[in-house]
Amino acid sequence: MQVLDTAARINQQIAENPVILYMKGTPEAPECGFSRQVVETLKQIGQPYAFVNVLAAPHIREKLPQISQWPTFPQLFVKGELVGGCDIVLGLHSEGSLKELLESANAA
Ligand SMILES: N[C@@H](CCC(=O)N[C@@H](CS)C(=O)NCC(=O)O)C(=O)O
Repeated sequence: MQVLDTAARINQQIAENPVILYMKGTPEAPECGFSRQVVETLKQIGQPYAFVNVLAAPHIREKLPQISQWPTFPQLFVKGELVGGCDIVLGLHSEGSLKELLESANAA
């Protein structure tokens, strides 16, 4: 029952981490330009976050889009909710609301 196990694992990761990024590669070595841009944005903000490298977790890469209803990576979750991918994260940063969102998630 790999599918159920994977879904449960994802739900646990999202529930346990106030800020979690599903990405390709790692924050130190992103393996996709979209993931790289989100990592660089999060680095500018300086708030802690968890991450999952979906290239190293193929079951999560396959299952998460069905759970989140979001087809691509990166995917940023804050307080259990999908914020979005690269375009949305960069948009929130340029309008100035991402910092406060992450600060309040980590403070809660
Ligand atoms: N416009 C998207 C770009 C992300 C994107 O197109 N990601 C692709 C290439 S990295 C992807 O995840 N494809 C599905 C997959 O590789 O599993 C965003 O804002 O995040």
